[in-house]
Amino acid sequence: KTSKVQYYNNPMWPGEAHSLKVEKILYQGKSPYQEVLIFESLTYGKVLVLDGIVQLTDKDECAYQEMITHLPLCSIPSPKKVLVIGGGDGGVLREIARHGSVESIDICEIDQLVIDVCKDFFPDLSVGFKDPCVRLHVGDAVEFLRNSPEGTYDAIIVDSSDPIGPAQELVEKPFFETIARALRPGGVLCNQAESMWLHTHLIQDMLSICRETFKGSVHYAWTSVPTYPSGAIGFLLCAKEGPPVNFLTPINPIEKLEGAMKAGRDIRFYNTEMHRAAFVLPTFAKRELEEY
Ligand SMILES: NCCCN[C@H]1CC[C@H](N)CC1
Repeated sequence: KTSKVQYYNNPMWPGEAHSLKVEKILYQGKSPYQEVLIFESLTYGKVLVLDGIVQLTDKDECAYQEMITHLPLCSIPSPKKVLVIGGGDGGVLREIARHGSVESIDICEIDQLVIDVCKDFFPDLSVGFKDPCVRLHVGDAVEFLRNSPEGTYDAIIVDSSDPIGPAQELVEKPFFETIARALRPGGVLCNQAESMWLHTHLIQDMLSICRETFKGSVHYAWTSVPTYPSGAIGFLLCAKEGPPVNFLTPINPIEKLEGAMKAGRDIRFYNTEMHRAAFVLPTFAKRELEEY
């Protein structure tokens, strides 16, 4: 009898469960930070689970990795220096490589085990680590950012898990302040910002912090990821105030990806219309996230 994977009684999703049929367990282990599970599912391909929470599946990872990367990188004309916080599976790195203007990518991932297992089981994602621009730092992001010179990055992507484990401090004010300091004027932050169906209070807290910290603009965007709780996930796009010269706000994308396919797998989810649509919110979310 094949078992099921589900999150249940998790404080983030009380009374909610989502199950995937496990065809074959491919890896089970524990790092100093979290439990790591990889299994073959019936219809979503391989699945990565950390502490009982689905992080990505072969089938729908494109939605999350492409949107969290291209929403910021298609908002500024020519990003050169990019920082990824988290993202140890390599998927975001794979997407950044589509932007020919990028010259260097720092990635700060706290858990070496996630990097190692994704290299073994998710070659379509960990291909991102092969990019010669990538410099890997294994450690705590707050520490890394504290040591980053001011105004270093054109874009920072916080590809974090949920704030109930190693990623807890990645939703607190001091962290956002170190991000703002590390961005160059006019630089842009995109971070994982939970579901508007489930966590509007957490999102409101993050919006308040970001509106104080980033004087440029702060926008909430969202997309569909079937295997995430509620089937939707959000992103916070924050622009640091800076020179108005050819700086666009995150909601006015620069069309530069269609056609500009780098070596490697084609884009499966992102396009300019999806970019614009991501910032269109249902009425309840406008009330709770824009007009509160
Ligand atoms: N690169 C994939 C990272 C996954 N990001 C999170 C996974 C868990 C979800 N509840 C929230 C996004």
